[in-house]
Amino acid sequence: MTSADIVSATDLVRRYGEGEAAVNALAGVTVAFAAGRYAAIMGPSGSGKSTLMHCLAGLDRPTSGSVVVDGVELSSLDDRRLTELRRDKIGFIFQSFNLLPVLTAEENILLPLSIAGRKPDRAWFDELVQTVGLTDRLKHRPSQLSGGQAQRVAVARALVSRPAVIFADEPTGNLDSKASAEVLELLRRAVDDLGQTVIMVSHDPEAAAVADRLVVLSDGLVVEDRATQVAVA
Ligand SMILES: Nc1ncnc2c1ncn2[C@@H]1O[C@H](COP(=O)(O)OP(=O)(O)OP(=O)(O)O)[C@@H](O)[C@H]1O
Repeated sequence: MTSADIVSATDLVRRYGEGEAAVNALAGVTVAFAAGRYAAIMGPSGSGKSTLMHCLAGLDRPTSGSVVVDGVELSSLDDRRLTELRRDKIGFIFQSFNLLPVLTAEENILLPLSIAGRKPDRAWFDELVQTVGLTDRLKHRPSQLSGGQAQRVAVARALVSRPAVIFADEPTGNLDSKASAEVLELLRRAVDDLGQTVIMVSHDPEAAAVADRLVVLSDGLVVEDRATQVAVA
């Protein structure tokens, strides 16, 4: 790990089950992610991608090994502090959008701040809404939005608190190719223009192609880790 790394894992093991039936979803993963970069994690089904992301994001605790997020060792935190760390330092984007149906797009975007009792920075909110192209959809509820629009709300929600890192779990998994391209472009801009760090799990080679780096898992181990060729627009 170098000082520019925002997330790192060392010798990460996550075992499920006991005895003969035990599965090492992660079998000893050491990997670090630089701030201000876009990394994609790929690999076959069952290779440990979701488990790795959940351990890195403090949603799951590893059996052994350590995770450091923005200088904080996660195993040193009790559940309450871990929740606070997720709230303060991490943005999440899920395949299924995870918007609250009773809230408008604007309320969904501002929810992480409301929960943290923080006031929105209005200029930043306006810039985000413009960046994600939702200016005329702010009063709509999720059921009134297309999948692509809903995921753009989720991207804005992940960015609104300017987290140290954004984890995206199959963010294009429920989108058609046009909406997928828009969401990937937004994540790319979040890194290039807004200085964010994105770590994304994806099955989609086109999604991985927009990242700076590709980490490939197989059987709970990193089997490939390389810079990707980012197309120059
Ligand atoms: N809660 C659990 N209990 C038991 N085994 C689990 C559990 N969660 C995951 N596993 C096992 O751990 C391994 C890794 O699962 P994981 O979901 O991390 O893979 P993945 O690469 O994200 O797969 P996919 O691409 O299908 O989502 C698999 O063998 C899976 O069956």
